[in-house]
Amino acid sequence: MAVCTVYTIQSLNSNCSISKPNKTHLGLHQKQVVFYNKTKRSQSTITCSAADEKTVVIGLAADSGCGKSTFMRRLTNVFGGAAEPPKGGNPDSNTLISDMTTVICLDDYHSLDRTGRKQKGVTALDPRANDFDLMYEQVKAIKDGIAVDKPIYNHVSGLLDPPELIKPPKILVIEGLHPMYDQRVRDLLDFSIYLDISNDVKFAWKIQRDMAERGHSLESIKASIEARKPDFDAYIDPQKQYADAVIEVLPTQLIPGDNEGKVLRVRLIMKEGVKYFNPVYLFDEGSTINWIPCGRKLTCSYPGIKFSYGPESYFGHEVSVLEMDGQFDRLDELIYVESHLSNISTKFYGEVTQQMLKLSDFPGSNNGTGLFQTIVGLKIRDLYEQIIAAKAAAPLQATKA
Ligand SMILES: Nc1ncnc2c1ncn2[C@@H]1O[C@H](COP(=O)(O)OP(=O)(O)OP(=O)(O)O)[C@@H](O)[C@H]1O
Ligand SMILES: O=C(CO)[C@H](O)[C@H](O)COP(=O)(O)O
Repeated sequence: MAVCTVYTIQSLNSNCSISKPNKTHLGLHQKQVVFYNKTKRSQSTITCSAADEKTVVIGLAADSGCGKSTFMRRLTNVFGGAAEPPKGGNPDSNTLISDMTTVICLDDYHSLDRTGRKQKGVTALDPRANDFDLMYEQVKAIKDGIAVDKPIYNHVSGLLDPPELIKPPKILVIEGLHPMYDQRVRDLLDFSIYLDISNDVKFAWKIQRDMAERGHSLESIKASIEARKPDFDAYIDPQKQYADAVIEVLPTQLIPGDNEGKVLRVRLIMKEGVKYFNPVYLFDEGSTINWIPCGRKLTCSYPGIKFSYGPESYFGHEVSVLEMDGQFDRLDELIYVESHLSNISTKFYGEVTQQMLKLSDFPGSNNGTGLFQTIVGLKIRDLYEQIIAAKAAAPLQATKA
């Protein structure tokens, strides 16, 4: 029986009902959750049918400007249907809803607005500027099939806006600075990803976006990165040790001394032993492989492409690492690489290549960032389908027993 504080559990979806605690009337398909309301000092019980309990929760952590939105767009695309902000809601909402997924941005759990942070002298990365109790309770409620009124942090005004209603989706993605910081929230995640962008590359991307698209000066971009660095090192970066998959983005090793951030070396670090997740491999599972695919079947201009694969240790965990250094000249030829990868959770031959071609205008489509984000998207679809299948089978097993 789960006991928690309810802040703003506003409405229940259609298959839920509030009743007095009564364990004896629970059917096989039902679960009873008791909520203890701190302010009203009252207790109520919410009974939900099994159909409401299937929200799978995915965590995506990264610093600002490190490609979370791009990754989210690739992920939601794997499931099909457009992802849009809640209809008729706050135009500055950070939430994206599609048929299968709801993506919420954890910036919405900032407890201090822009002025508040300035007054207290803390950055948004500092845990003191964020409400982890509320984050935990609301993510838990959604996972339990209960809609919540989630606050909105308005990036345009820098203020906390009135909340928006979030109904339990099939897949909830919580993306932002701290999805794995608080152990209670971390424990709710069915799968977690960390985008680990090295400083040189982060700088190059920031310049591209904030200088070219937002008119910021080089000095101000440098100053903003430097100002965030101590808190980034203290609170954001350590989360990668908890991630089930890390996409690490580094300058290429194919051009000596390069730190332009145009050609990238990208590593997909996959934890072994994660339920419903079988790491991808190249040629032969568990072996150490170096592969230069350039030649008759893959066109490569300077500096070429190099793949590697093998077992490693990461923060004391056994992991498999797939690496790609370089970039594709012709995306249609990616099928050649795809055909040498296994455990990629495709539903048909060439699905990775098809996805990459479909989203070829997204940043990173010609390199390992796009390729590995697409593969992780397919792995999440597979994980979701396995979890649903296991849950559907569970009552049957119980009946047989
Ligand atoms: N794989 C990539 N290759 C090259 N550039 C990229 C890649 N991913 C992101 N970028 C660059 O970084 C910028 C930020 O990407 P994106 O908006 O996806 O990040 P974000 O983490 O959601 O940012 P924020 O938290 O600030 O909203 C993009 O505009 C693009 O310039
Ligand atoms: O690190 C961030 C996550 O996106 C932002 O800087 C943080 O949310 C504060 O936002 P703003 O700069 O718009 O006040």
